[in-house]
Amino acid sequence: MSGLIVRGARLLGGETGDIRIVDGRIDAVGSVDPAAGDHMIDADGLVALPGLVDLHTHLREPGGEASETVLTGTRAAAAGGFTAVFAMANTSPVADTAGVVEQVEALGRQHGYATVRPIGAVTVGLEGRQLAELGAMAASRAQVRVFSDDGHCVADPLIMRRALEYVATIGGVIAQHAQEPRLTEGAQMNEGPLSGELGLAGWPAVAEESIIARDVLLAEHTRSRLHVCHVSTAGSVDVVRWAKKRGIAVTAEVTPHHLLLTDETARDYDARFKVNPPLRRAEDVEALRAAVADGTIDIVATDHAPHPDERKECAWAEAAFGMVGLESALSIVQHTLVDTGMLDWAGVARVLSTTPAAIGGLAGYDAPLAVGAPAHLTLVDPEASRRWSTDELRGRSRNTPYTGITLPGRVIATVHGGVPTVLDGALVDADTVATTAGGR
Ligand SMILES: NC(=O)N[C@@H](CC(=O)O)C(=O)O
Repeated sequence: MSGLIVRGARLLGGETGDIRIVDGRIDAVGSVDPAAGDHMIDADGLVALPGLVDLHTHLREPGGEASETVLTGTRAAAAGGFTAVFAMANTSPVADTAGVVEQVEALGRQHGYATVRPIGAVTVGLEGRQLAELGAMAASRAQVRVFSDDGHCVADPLIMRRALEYVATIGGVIAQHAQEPRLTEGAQMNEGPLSGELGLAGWPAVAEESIIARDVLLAEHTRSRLHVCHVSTAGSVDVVRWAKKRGIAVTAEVTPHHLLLTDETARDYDARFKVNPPLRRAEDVEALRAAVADGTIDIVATDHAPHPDERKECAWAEAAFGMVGLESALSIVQHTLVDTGMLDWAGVARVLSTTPAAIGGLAGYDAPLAVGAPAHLTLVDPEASRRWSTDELRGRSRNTPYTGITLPGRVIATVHGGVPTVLDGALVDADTVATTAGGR
């Protein structure tokens, strides 16, 4: 069986070595003698990471195909170095039944660019009133373990309690979109001096922090697992830190955009910077970066939220919330955390691969780049840099906030279960990927 040899990569321990992949698994690491028929990837100067895993992706299919499909979204994921994504439930129909989550999982398997693990809705229709069929979704072929009403908060404390109690019985986790609905009615941007100046309704930090404070206590009370989506404020970091010290089973994520951008970007009313939760103050950005570095925040998750041009090229108050993030996530993490000395590449593997996989219950990522492990691999050139533009985006939508910014790093190769999805910095064509992956 011919293999694929990655030659001379920088491995997670800092040493340089080869990686040989045979039949979808890592066969050897270190100094490898090529066998007849082996394909070679010259990885000189490249960092080898385990395939990235995104715990918070909006693929939009079914129902939102004008923004993204499973195919276009997983192509964007592969381009960004991802080999697995967790697809949020705010589709149409909502992913609140076994049928819908199995449909989404099957599409991911059919296309082969990345493993698609659907996230199940917590409540029917994301309406926050009645628990969805959590057990049926967990027992389905989609093996759902993460449940979220993302885009909406599970605001009713009794519903949240019941959801936490239920997922504790199936080894699952509730991923909360922490947004107190009454405190954020009509909210458009971070509440502060600037929202007053711009005349845009504010989204106060306390609307996030008060929900997180309630939910960590509910998680303790029910002895269940809580994951906090897109933490955006210094106060939320303090609450999560307190809960972890108390031994509560809580994990938390931050998005790349909240590690870089502030509410100052709203000054020109450019709706590319409109996102939920909103971009906050410089002090919040600083607290979030420090929280990733000290482990209070466990992972980076993209909250990839594609929207067609017409939903963004309009007045701020009419525009949709959200920005794409799969293709730029690794560069933003390098720019804000690695190049600032706050995180090394082993830390990048932790926050963008092994830990999101562990939180989501996704097997195959707990022994990164080890012999015998499934061959999910990403090769990145940390020395490359590029002026970010929509021209290079492979997803269906172009609502990136980074146009014109020079970002470091470039994904040179992505390998999903031994199947190259990116080679020489370019996506491998869809037919080749689907055929090679064979609907595994
Ligand atoms: N994060 C966003 O700004 N948008 C998300 C949902 C949401 O959280 O509002 C989307 O699905 O578009």
